[in-house]
Amino acid sequence: MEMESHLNAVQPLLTDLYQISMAYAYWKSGKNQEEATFDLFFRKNPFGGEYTLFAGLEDCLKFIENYKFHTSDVDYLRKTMPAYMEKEFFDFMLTIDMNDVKIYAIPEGSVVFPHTPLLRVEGPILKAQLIETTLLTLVNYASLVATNAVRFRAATGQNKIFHEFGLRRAQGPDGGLSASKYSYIGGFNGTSNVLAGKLYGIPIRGTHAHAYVSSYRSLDELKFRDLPDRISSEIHPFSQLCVTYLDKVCSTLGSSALQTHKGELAAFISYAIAFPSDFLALVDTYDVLKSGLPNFLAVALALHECNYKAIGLRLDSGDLAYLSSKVRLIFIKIAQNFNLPYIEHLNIVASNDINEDTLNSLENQGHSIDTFGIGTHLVTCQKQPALGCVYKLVELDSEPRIKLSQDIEKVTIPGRKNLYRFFNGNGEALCDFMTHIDEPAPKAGERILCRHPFGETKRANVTPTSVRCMYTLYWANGRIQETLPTWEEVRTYALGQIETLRKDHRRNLNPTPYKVAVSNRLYEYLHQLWMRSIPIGEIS
Ligand SMILES: Nc1ncnc2c1ncn2[C@@H]1O[C@H](COP(=O)(O)OP(=O)(O)OP(=O)(O)O)[C@@H](O)[C@H]1O
Ligand SMILES: O=P(O)(O)OC[C@H]1O[C@H](OP(=O)(O)OP(=O)(O)O)[C@H](O)[C@@H]1O
Ligand SMILES: O=C(O)c1cccnc1
Ligand SMILES: [Mg+2]
Repeated sequence: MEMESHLNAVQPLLTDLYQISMAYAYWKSGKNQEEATFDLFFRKNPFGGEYTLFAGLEDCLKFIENYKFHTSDVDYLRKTMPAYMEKEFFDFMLTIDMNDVKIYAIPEGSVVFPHTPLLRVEGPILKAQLIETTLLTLVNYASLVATNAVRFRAATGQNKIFHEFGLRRAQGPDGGLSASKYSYIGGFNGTSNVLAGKLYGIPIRGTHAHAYVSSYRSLDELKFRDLPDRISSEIHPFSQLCVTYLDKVCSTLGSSALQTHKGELAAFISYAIAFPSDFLALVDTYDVLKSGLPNFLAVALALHECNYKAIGLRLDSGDLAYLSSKVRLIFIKIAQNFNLPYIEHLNIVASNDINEDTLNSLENQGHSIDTFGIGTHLVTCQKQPALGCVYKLVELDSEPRIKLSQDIEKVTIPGRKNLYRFFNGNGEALCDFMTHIDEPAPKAGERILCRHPFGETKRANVTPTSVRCMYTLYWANGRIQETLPTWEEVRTYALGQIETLRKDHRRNLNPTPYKVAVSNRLYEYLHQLWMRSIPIGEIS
């Protein structure tokens, strides 16, 4: 993907001190060249769901490609780490690159599930260890916010528009940029974040704030009142037209033009003169139904007379189901009375602390919102603020490594593994299937025993119509091995990926868990190693 990186902070020192401490200890103990395999995976899907959208891969690859300690980095470490550390280690640090590391990964934008490695990193242990934290920070938030975006969109169906408005509430500037970037692949249509638009080619979208409305107190403050016709360029007395239409709108609606705020009308008029082809007004500064809506309609009808079409309005408070439905009914009425059918379909944008539950509730209640502007809950992932990806050693010098835990879910699946996805004839994903690296690939049309990695009694035979190998070798021999897709391609791929999931895995309430299985051989391998690794206790 050709894009300037915002990730200037992503550099080798953006890591936890313990990675560098371990690098020194591996080096000092002559272990640094041992060939390690690490798996990067999570154990639980976020937001109480049963799927996750994998994101952050391109950033990981760019980080690996540019991996280099600079002199100032190493000088800093020399000064701050214990003085008795051998000087040669710091000289060695300046030579570290990732040329003898390999990274296999699932393509960015794929739906992924617990326990399956998203990245498999192979290489000298010192190097493969050094990159743990940075890879995790690049994948965790990206995947979390992309998944959040998918879920927000899933609440309403595909025909609604979603704009990300979260920069002001994000976890700092980088959090804001990442939120804009990754909510786009999760299915958002645009962002208000202008730098994200420039860096990633995401459509930039937006309306205006309450301040613009309250910056006018009356029509007298208007400095410009005319608008040239879009077609003929004839000058129209635009503000007068708006005032005339306001009376007509109010008499159609049976309300009084006196009740509308004239500062608000002046703001709408000046905004329409500035953006005659893109007029979208925020209508809740004073009173949506009594003031904002009639003022908006007056300006929209005056624009029509100048051969422009208004775009719509934004609601940012109150009962969004009620207000949007009421606004739509009034649009219908005005469309009929003025014989302008498009007025019925003007865009209704809604914002104000919207979260996934609000969206689900709005869908149940019925509403007439076309576009959602979503900030705080999307970017802060308020429902679950972190994804728990981990990075675990699974093999060293061809010997499997296992991390045991009292908590069965925390036991790692040892060894180098392959991952396949099985599909039925409708293209729906049936289950994910992990094998030991030495096993032959499962074949479509074969009956395959799928075992739960930890539950002995849980197993099933599956005959997939098609089988997809989930890993691609993305990094080897010091370069990115694949032509990376454009951001637009990642987005399209991600949207298609969600569609491969059965609806019951996607539903909001009590979704069915998607099965992640291991081969019989991997099951035996895991459990033998597990048994061997647990000391036998003594009862006395
Ligand atoms: N029909 C609805 N069903 C469920 N939730 C809604 C509905 N309409 C709005 N909401 C949500 O209810 C909350 C209402 O916000 P709040 O109580 O702060 O009032 P407000 O209308 O925003 O007032 P203010 O003018 O102070 O911003 C928001 O989080 C909004 O997304
Ligand atoms: O509500 P969010 O999902 O975060 O969406 C972004 C919010 O940011 C803007 O105003 P801001 O919240 O700054 O001021 P307001 O509360 O007065 O609307 C906008 O009007 C939205 O309300
Ligand atoms: O363009 C908007 O309407 C917008 C942008 C950021 C935050 N709230 C609203
Ligand atoms: Mg707000």
